[in-house]
Amino acid sequence: MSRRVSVFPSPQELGPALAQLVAQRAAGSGGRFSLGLSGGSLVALLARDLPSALPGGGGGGDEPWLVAFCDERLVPPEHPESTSGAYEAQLLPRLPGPKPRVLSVTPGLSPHDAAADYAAKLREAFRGASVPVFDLLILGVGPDGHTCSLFPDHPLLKEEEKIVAAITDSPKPPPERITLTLPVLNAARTVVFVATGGGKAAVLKRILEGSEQNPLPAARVQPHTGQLLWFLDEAAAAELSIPLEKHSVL
Ligand SMILES: O=C1O[C@H](COP(=O)(O)O)[C@@H](O)[C@H](O)[C@H]1O
Repeated sequence: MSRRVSVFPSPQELGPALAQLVAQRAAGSGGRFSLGLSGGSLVALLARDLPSALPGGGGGGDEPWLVAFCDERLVPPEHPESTSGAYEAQLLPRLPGPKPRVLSVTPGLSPHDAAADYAAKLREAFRGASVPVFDLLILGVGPDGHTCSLFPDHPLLKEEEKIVAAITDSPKPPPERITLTLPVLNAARTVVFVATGGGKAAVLKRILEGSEQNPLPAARVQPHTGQLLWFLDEAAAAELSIPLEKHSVL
């Protein structure tokens, strides 16, 4: 696994660079591009910069993208906390080219049924693979070190069989969610973490420079053969002393 940590002055420069990464990976996928999206602050960043970074005819080739969600909060799609709802409202209809195939979590199911149902959708979309291999997963990280809906010290960090798991006691509201598991995150071709703001500086030092016995969830994402990228702004990177790739403009 190779890891690169890129630092941009602010989200204004980071956003276009992230959009360019998505466009490059889509163009290089050589077929159907599979993209996993996280929620939270990422939605607005991608909504602002991705549509204009893609060629008018589409992201790359004629095949529609496959878009899935790295985690989902179990609220109705119209609820402000819904990740798929936010992407449907802010980004997905604005992507140029063929309409993507979007795998959304079926509303109204119990957490365990929603996770099983979403796993079945992924298995059907990635037929033939024991674990879905995404071309690109875009992950966020919380100030506690969580990523997707995998939280510190939670038993889900040990999940090895399921590709999607339910959580009913998320310490960050809403409590009921589903999440991709570490085997899926670590099977991806490229994983990019995006973190901005000084509120994440301390946890990023632990994730990127620590060697803790019980690593934080985000530190456990180490793609087996894929590439691991970190896109940070200067505020988030303020406490780091590892080698960084500094970018001033694109
Ligand atoms: O709850 C969640 O939090 C993380 C981090 O969100 P951010 O707003 O701090 O960027 C997010 O990546 C995840 O998808 C979401 O469900």
